[in-house]
Amino acid sequence: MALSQLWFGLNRNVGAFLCIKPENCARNELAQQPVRHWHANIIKQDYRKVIDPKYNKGLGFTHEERQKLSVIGLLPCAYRTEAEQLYAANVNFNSQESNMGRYLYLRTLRSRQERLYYRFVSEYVEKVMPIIYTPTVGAVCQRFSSIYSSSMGLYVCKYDRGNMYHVLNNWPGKDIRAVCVTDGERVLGLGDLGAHGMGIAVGKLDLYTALGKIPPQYLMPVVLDVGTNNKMLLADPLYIGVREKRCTGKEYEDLVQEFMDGVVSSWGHETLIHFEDFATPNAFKFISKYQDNYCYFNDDIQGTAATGLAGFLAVERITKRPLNEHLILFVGAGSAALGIGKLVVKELMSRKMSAEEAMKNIYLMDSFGVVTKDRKDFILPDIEPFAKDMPPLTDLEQVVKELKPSILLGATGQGGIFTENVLRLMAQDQKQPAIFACSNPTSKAECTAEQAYNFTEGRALFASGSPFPPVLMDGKRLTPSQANNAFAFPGVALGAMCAKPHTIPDEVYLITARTLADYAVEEYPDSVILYPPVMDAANVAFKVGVAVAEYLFDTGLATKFPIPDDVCAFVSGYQYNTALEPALPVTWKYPEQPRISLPKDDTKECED
Ligand SMILES: O=C([O-])CC(=O)C(=O)O
Ligand SMILES: [Mg+2]
Repeated sequence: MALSQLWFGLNRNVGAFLCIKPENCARNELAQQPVRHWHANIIKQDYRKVIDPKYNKGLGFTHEERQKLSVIGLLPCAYRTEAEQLYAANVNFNSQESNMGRYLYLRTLRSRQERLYYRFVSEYVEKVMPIIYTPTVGAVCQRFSSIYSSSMGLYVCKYDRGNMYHVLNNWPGKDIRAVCVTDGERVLGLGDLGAHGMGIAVGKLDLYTALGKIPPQYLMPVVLDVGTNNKMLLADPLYIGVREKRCTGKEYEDLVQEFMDGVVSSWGHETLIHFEDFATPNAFKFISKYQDNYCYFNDDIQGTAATGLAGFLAVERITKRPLNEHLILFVGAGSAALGIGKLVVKELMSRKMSAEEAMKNIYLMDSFGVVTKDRKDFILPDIEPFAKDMPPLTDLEQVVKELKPSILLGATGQGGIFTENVLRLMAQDQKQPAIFACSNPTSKAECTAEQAYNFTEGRALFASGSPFPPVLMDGKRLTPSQANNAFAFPGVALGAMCAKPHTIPDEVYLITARTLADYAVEEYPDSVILYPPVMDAANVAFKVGVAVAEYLFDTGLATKFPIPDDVCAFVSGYQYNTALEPALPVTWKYPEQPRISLPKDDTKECED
């Protein structure tokens, strides 16, 4: 093996610092081939620990550790403290010229020093989250084939049918407790990206660890590669996925079923299976098929629902007007809008309202106009209960003029659809119009923060799926909130992974929404923010995790026994510690055993 291959894993920025003293080589033949012998020795012994990103500390190895690991010389003599390593990572991150460059730098860091990577992400969450997650991850997914360099996750393709168990178990992690799977059919608001969906599965699980502090070795990102209908990808000579149109119908559903069963038989029924960015009809179909039979979670419907409802609870608090008295207009009738709409109904029903009363003020609008009772065909059965008895209205401005919504939520994937006129109309009728521009990434947002504030005289309560910077207006700094399911899924996953339920009921998402809304009230009592700032997202995840775990233990849904006395301490004990640990940690010691003096042996000769 070439020497370069060896130190490459240690720290790709360094060269070799090898000095073999002849006296270290006991025998002549070793002296003739010192380098080869030394390597073989290292690989057999501790070297694997050093090149494994889980253990690698780069320049953070102390001299003593380097001696134990036999890597003296493979690193320059400098030792860096944790703070210095973080500083170095920050310098490298900042020196990249583009967000894509920053993303690629961080991937390299992760593949080299996992703990340092998560430490860096946690420490600089505000600037790093938009890179490893929305919005930059959207650009990453679009270009995934051309930037592909290593697997990052597991690719299960339609030709793996019949061999699912085998393929799943090729994943190097043996104790998998959560899987984030996508078929890439609707990645963010970017449409069908086929196997490029791996980028979003990886991004979501990165936040499991960065925000939920869930140990990364329990996590597995998966793409179910069933082909793509994206003509550009099909024609791209570098496309990494199955170069065929998507398979559908029975063939598709049987593959998904085999995947579900493969996960359960590999890692148990309590393995959390997180579905991400499936097309809306499939997403709803799989919820009804799997929610009551698997530890199943759909982020775009259920995670987004919890986030959306939390925002509405904040609007209720800030405007001092009960939620059922708000008129809510959802523009877009896909996973996000329907998920939130249905959870709002659940929340209102928990306040002793009938389903009909709860739905009275919730309107859905899609590309055909407001959903009304005279529609012949509902693309999804979940839409029908929201249909209203009213004449058809197709133009958004007209709809806002007529209905006078106090909460306007866009989940359309159509950037800029909340025009100046729409926003001005909202401000005309409402003192504090609530505007949610939920589509991702930034280019798909229904309006920008600047537009929302400018066209409402700064009165809008604004939140968006992708982050926007604060806006200065008349000397006032207006800070938009981020309405992203990143405030929900890391906590839901943490709670579920701790309590190990076999199913996750809808109540969990109500609890998540209330916990998230309460967090903002507790921490920012006098503020008009709809969501806490992103720098609090890890604290939110912990609170949500504890609340979810408590609910699962209290209702007997948890399979984790014994039930912990202190759920908060239990959840905290489950979490990942990003502090750099010793390479060869001494976790316990044996006490010195009492010594018994040896019996005297005077015999000098053998007796016959
Ligand atoms: O990934 C995000 O930022 C939020 C989300 O689930 C989506 O837009 O599909
Ligand atoms: Mg999504």
